[in-house]
Amino acid sequence: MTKAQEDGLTFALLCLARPVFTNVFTRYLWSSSFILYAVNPSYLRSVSLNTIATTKQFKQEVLSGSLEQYLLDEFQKVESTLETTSDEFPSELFSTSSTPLPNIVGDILGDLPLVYYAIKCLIDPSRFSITSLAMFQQTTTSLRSIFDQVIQKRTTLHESLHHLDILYGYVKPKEAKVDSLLSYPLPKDNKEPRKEGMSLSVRNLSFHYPRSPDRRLVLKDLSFDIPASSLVVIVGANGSGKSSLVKLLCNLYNPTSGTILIDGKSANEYRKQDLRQATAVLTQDHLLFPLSISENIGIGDPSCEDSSEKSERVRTAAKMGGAETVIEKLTHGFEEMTRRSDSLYTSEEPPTPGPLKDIADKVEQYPDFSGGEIQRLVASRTFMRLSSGSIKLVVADEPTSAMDPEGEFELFEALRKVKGGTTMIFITHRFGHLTKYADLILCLRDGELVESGMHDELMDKKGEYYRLYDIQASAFRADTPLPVEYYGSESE
Ligand SMILES: Nc1ncnc2c1ncn2[C@@H]1O[C@H](COP(=O)(O)OP(=O)(O)OP(=O)(O)O)[C@@H](O)[C@H]1O
Repeated sequence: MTKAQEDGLTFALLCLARPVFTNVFTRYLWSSSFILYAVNPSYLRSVSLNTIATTKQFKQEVLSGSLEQYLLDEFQKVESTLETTSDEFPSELFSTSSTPLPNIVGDILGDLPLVYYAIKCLIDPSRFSITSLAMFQQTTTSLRSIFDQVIQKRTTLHESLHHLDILYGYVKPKEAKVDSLLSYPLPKDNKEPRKEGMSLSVRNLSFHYPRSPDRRLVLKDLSFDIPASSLVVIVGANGSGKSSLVKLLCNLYNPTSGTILIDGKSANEYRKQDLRQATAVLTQDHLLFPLSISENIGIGDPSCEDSSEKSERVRTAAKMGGAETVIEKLTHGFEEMTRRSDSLYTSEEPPTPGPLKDIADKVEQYPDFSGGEIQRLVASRTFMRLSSGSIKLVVADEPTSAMDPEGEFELFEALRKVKGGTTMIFITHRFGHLTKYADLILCLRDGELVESGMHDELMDKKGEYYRLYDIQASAFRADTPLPVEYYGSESE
């Protein structure tokens, strides 16, 4: 074997030393049956907060609840408690050795070819040119690896910045002229905070959804006044435009034409954030957050920091929302998690029946709520929000759609009880027990306001409202024949 061939073999072996060593001393999960899950409460909380802040399905909830700052503060708090705890992907954590020794040895082995040729160069300087070539190649590889690391870190940084952008996007003021906008509520002349609710005046309001391909107007030339502190019920058949109208009143969309005046000034003149903070929105679509029941309700008033005051208010809010019995059934009561964040990984997806599945089921154990139960818990969050004292407008868009009639009746009664000076707007198809108390009923048909007034006036008119009311009332009248299936067939 020539000298050059010997050198080549040694070089190849030295280059192999590091990958072989690393491979032997690194633990991989390939072909193992495994289940990985996080138990650290701070880590689980940080994942939950991150999910709420960055997932589209929670966006409306976060915005309408003005939760941006709360989420950021809580995230920072929990991150500081995590300190040095790694939040790496579990399989990477597993492959990381508990001692730094393999890493150190690996690094030394990686430099072996360099050391070898440096020594050879010293012993036999006449072969300097070949060795220097090898050294050069080695140095190039090292340099390349350094560049790779820099680029990889840059990509990770970009990714992190992107996530931060989503997170902070909630708080970025969209309007550059934010300073010139009015704060809401406006102070009264005598500088005392206003006690009454929001007043709304709608003038020639028309609207089509921004992405509607045919620009079909779903609201057509509506004009009406909602005096401060009044109770308003919007009625109408499916698709008549009720939800679209309240979305505009809550500033979730801008009108296509016409204006909305809030306390006498155009809605555009106020800071959107202030208007949102003064409004409590309750819809059938509102969701539970992946947090404890207590926090799901308490988040209704993120400004409440005193823990004993908060827990008292959360209990009262749960009672008012009709969620007490739902919570009593839970093993951990108010501290029960509504669901775990996505922090469970198994080697089989989904795990087949056996020990793996048994553990997964145990870890993933969280309560199954019915639609009506979720609505009661979400309603409790609104009562918490109402108890903050800063709410001027409550909008309830069919928040009881999944509730039984008793639950619905109790919820509306509770809302009326705490109403005080707040302006309240309700949408419900089962409006019978509510419209009798309404100061104003707005009756929509195909996007047009066909009638408005109080219950007795509209009943006397015998128009659209009367028709809708009568359909519901007739179901309970003794003279209305019950459907055949109720009696059974005559031959029976
Ligand atoms: N995001 C949207 N984009 C485009 N069109 C929409 C959107 N949301 C609703 N619409 C349309 O606007 C019209 C009015 O819908 P809206 O939900 O306001 O009626 P509604 O009276 O609240 O109905 P329901 O009683 O069924 O809840 C409907 O024709 C509906 O198809």
